[in-house]
Amino acid sequence: MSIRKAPLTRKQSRNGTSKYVLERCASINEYYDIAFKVMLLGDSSVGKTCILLRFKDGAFVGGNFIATVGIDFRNKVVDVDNLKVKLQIWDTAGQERFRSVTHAYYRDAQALLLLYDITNKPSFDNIRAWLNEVHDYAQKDVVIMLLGNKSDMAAERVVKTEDGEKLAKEYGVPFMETSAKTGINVELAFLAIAKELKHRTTQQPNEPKFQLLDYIESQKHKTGCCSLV
Ligand SMILES: Nc1nc2c(ncn2[C@@H]2O[C@H](COP(=O)(O)OP(=O)(O)OP(=O)(O)O)[C@@H](O)[C@H]2O)c(=O)[nH]1
Ligand SMILES: [Mg+2]
Repeated sequence: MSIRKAPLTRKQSRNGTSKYVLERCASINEYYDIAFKVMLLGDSSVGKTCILLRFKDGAFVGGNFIATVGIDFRNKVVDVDNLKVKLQIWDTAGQERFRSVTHAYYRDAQALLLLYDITNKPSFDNIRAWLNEVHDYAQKDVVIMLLGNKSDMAAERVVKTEDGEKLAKEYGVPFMETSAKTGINVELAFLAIAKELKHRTTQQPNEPKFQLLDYIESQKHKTGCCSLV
């Protein structure tokens, strides 16, 4: 399926300032007004592919672990304030040997979801190294969100929620615990990213700034699996 590119174009207005113009783009069966690239990052087996498939298809594709090779992507269109926002979500391989492949994609991403596994301490400890990579390869204004995945595995938990919160606060990024298995907070994470990116792009000078952290705090206790509207 081919999708027309460049849905958002910058046009020069009469007073010399540039403004974004939204153009409705169409493919055979997918309409969107505006598109963004989002990347999933984190150690191998933290659940990046499962989170993406949960968001895209609303199902948990568990069972045998099949590590991602290189990079893959899925598209999903979500509604944000009456606009159709297409998220092109890049699912990267967490294995070290694919690192040079994925570095090439950082520059194009407008948002990064950085995952660790709450049952795997090294995956949490490596978050600082991932943030260093982000610093080296991603755009300076990239939106970052930290996700502690596999929150359904309470009995095997080795990373406390407070530790995730503390790390996120240190880096000034939003944080949530998610589960690809139950779906908790998965839709919220992607929707919050879509809202932030949409507001950044279309915000008028006199419009109040969208508060991503406040939005997440207000929503995360309300929503369960796939219930966000
Ligand atoms: N219980 C539970 N298991 C999960 C969850 N997310 C993923 N898993 C399991 O964890 C394993 C790894 O999941 P993947 O999504 O393939 O991991 P990944 O981060 O994509 O790994 P790479 O592709 O190697 O980077 C699989 O066996 C999944 O079934 C979750 O939220 N809860
Ligand atoms: Mg994967």
